[in-house]
Amino acid sequence: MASLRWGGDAGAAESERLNSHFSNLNHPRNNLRGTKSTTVRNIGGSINNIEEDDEEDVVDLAANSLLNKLIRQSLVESSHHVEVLQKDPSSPLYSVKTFEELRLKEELLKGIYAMGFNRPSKIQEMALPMMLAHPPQNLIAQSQSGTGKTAAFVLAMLSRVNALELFPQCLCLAPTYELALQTGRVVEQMGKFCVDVQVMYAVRGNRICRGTNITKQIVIGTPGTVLDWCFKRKLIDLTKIRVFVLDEADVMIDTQGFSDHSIRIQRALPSECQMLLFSATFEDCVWRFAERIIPDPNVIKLRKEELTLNNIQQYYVLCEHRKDKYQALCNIYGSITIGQAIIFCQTRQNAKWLTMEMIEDGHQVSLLTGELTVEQRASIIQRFRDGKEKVLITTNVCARGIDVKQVTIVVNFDLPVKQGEEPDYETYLHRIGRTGRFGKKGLAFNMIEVDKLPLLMKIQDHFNSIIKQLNAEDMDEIEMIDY
Ligand SMILES: Nc1ncnc2c1ncn2[C@@H]1O[C@H](COP(=O)(O)OP(=O)(O)OP(=O)(O)O)[C@@H](O)[C@H]1O
Repeated sequence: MASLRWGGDAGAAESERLNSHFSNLNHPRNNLRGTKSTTVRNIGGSINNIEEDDEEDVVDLAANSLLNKLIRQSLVESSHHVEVLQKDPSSPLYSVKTFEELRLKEELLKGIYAMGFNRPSKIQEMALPMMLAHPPQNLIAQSQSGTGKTAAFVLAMLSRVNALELFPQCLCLAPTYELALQTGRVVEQMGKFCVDVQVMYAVRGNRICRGTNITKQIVIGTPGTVLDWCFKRKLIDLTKIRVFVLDEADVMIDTQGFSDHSIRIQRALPSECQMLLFSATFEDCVWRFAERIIPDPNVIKLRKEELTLNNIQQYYVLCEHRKDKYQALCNIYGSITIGQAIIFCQTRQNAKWLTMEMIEDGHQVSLLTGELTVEQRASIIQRFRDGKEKVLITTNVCARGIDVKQVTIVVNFDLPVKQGEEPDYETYLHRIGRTGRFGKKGLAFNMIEVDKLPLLMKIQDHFNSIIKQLNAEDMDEIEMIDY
C-alpha cells in the first residue's frame, strides 16, 4: 500500500524526551512563545493546492544542524588527522587516549560512562587537555558535525563549575532555541551525577522577572536573549562568567545580528574567562569572526571528509516535459534493482506532484520538504533510513549534510540551478556525492529537458567527469547498467 507520512509522532516523542529534563531545570517550554508549530499538515490539502506552491526550499543551516542531531545515532568518525595550532608553540602538546587521564571529578566520569562513551573521540583527544588545562586556555575548534564537539565543551563547562556557588558561571551561545535545548540535554545527561549543577535557558519566551536572582550555574541561550538578560534586565553578571562557549559559529554568522550580539557579550567578559568557539565548517568569514571573538586562541581542525563523484556513474535522460521525465523515471525504476533512492526536485510543487504520481502508481514513497518542522523531517528520514520507504522525494532542503548511508541511487528530477540559470555545482555535488560514500559505488540519473542540456554539460566540465546519455525507453540498455 502506498504511504505518505508526515511524522507527527516524532514531534511528540521528542517533546517527551525533552520534557524528561532534570527536575531542577528552569525549562522554557512551559511559557514559550513563538516557537515553531508542530501541527501535522494536511497532505491532501497541500497537494491539491500544488499550483500555489512553487517555492524553492533554501538550505537552512540551523534546521539542518538540528536535524543532524536528531537523527544521529553515533559518533561520526573521520579518517583525517587533527591539525593543531598552539598559541604557544613551545609548550608541549598533550593528547589523551582515555577519560581517566583527564583527572575529572568522579561524578563527571560516571556521567560520561553512563552515556556509553568509552574513550575520547579524535577531536576530543586533543581538545580536552587544552580545554581542561590550568590556567584555562582559549580554543577555536572546527570539525564536522557529529565528531564530538558538544560533548567536549559540555565536559569543560561541567568540570569548571563550582556547584556551591549559586550564580551563572558558564555561558553558552547557540544559534536557535532548539539547538540550545539540544546542548542542554547533553549537559543534563553528562551532569546526571553532578546533582547540584543546574541549567537555565536564555531563549525567547523564557520570561524571567527583572530582578530575579538566577542561581543556576550554566546558562545556555541565543545571542539576542542573552544580550537582553545581561545588559537590559541585568539578570546575568558577565564579570562572573568563567567559561564562555560560542557553539555553531558557522550558523551563528549566518544569522543577522548574531555576530554583533556575540561580540558585545564577549567584550563584557573578564579577561581570565575561558573562551571556546566551535564550528562545523571553516570558511574565511567564520575564521575572521572566530579571530575577532577569541583572544590568543589555540586552534584545532579536523578536515572534513570530501565528497567526490569518482565512484559514481552518472547518466542523463533527455526529456520533453515533466510527464516525460516521470515516464523515464518509471522505466528506470522498473528495470534495475533499487536499494533506496532519493529524488531531488527544485520546487516543492514539483516534489508534491511527483509524490502524487508515484503514489497513484502504487509506489511507496515519502516526501520531505522545507515546510515541515524539523521533528517531522527527522521522523521521515528515520523511516527512510529504517527502510520503511524505499524512495524519498525531496527538495534542496535535504541536499546537504544529511547522512543517509544506504542510498544507492540519486535522481535529479530537476537540475540544481542558481538564479540566473547557472548550474549550482555545489548542490549537484552534495546531492550526488552522497551515493558513492565509503567506497561504495553509486548511480545518478539526471532528467533533463532539452533546453537544460547546456547546463548539464557545464556540470560535466566543471567536475571533469562523464555523464552518459541513456535512452530510457531502451530497457535492455538500462538493465545493462552495472553498479
Ligand atoms: N567520546 C565519545 N564516545 C562515544 N560517543 C560520543 C563521544 N563523544 C560524543 N559522542 C556521541 O557522538 C554524537 C556526536 O557528538 P556531538 O554531538 O558532541 O558532536 P558535535 O561535533 O558537537 O556535532 P554537532 O556539530 O552536530 O553539534 C553524539 O551522539 C554523542 O553523544
